[in-house]
Amino acid sequence: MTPLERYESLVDDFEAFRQACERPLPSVVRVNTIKATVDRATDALDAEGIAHEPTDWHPGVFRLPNDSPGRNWPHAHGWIHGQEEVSNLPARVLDPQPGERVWDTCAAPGSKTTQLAALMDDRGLLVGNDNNLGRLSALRHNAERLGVTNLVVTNQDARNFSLKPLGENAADDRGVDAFDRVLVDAPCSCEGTIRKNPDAFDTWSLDHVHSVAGVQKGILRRAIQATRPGGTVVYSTCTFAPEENEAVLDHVLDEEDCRLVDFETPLDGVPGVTEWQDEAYDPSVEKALRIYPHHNDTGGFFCAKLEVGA
Ligand SMILES: C[S@@+](CC[C@H](N)C(=O)[O-])C[C@H]1O[C@@H](n2cnc3c(N)ncnc32)[C@H](O)[C@@H]1O
Repeated sequence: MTPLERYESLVDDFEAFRQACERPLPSVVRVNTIKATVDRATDALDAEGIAHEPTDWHPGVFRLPNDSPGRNWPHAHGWIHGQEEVSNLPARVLDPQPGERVWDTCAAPGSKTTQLAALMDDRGLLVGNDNNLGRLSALRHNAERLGVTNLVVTNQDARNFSLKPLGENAADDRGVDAFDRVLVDAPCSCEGTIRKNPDAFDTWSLDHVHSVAGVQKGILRRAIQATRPGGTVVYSTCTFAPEENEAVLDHVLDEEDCRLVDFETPLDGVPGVTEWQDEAYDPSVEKALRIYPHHNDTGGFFCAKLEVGA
């Protein structure tokens, strides 16, 4: 059985799903509103002769049918950034506001961090953390090109995240003065990236799924602990495995003071699954969103929104 066949009983239209997984992924960019307007970015693409098609859900996110996102002047200027369509979703669901304190737990190479900065109008405090120092250099490079100035970069294991030096008035004993909003775009088995990386399943194993699920639980628990009462945490992965999605949510609902909440989405998808193999999950995991590649001609994705207890 291939990893995809594991999901035959989960997916709404398995044949459409399988065929979509075999097609290459469309090339997509988002306009960086810190440096450009949609009109300025599209004028610049026109001037370069780069065809672009708006997505039907957001004027600042469009497809480049004939080009890759990275090799053109609008990109070099930081007016656009290559970012998969579904990858635009979690920052929008988190909905950070200018002036807030926001933590991106797993930030590198920074597509969502820089999108969070743009949604915050480059104001407030944005902490972009990743445990991989090498990947953080890509984050810094992207932040610089895109003109982000409200970003502090940290290099920690998010499961034990601490801001001790700032912690005199800290809300918890590890020095974190609570964040308003936290994004957990978690490390995962990346099954949903199969259209971009046809080799994505070469290293797939159930052991890896289970071990990365342990890391995801630890990161999401720390994210919830570091968020102020009433604050928001968004959990996302680019994988289909319920062990890394609904099972992680089920675990934190048991262990931490939080609840899943509904959210609006401009992209089609289906609710989270409440049962998988011999496991039954908290019924509220239905509030999460599963996006399969055939739903919107994108990669696969999972997204959930949590409110931290008051
Ligand atoms: C899905 S990628 C993040 C992509 C990023 N959010 C973006 O949009 O560009 C997951 C990231 O988690 C990082 N990571 C893995 N384990 C971690 C941990 N324990 N603490 C913090 N970051 C971790 C990896 O280095 C990787 O960069």
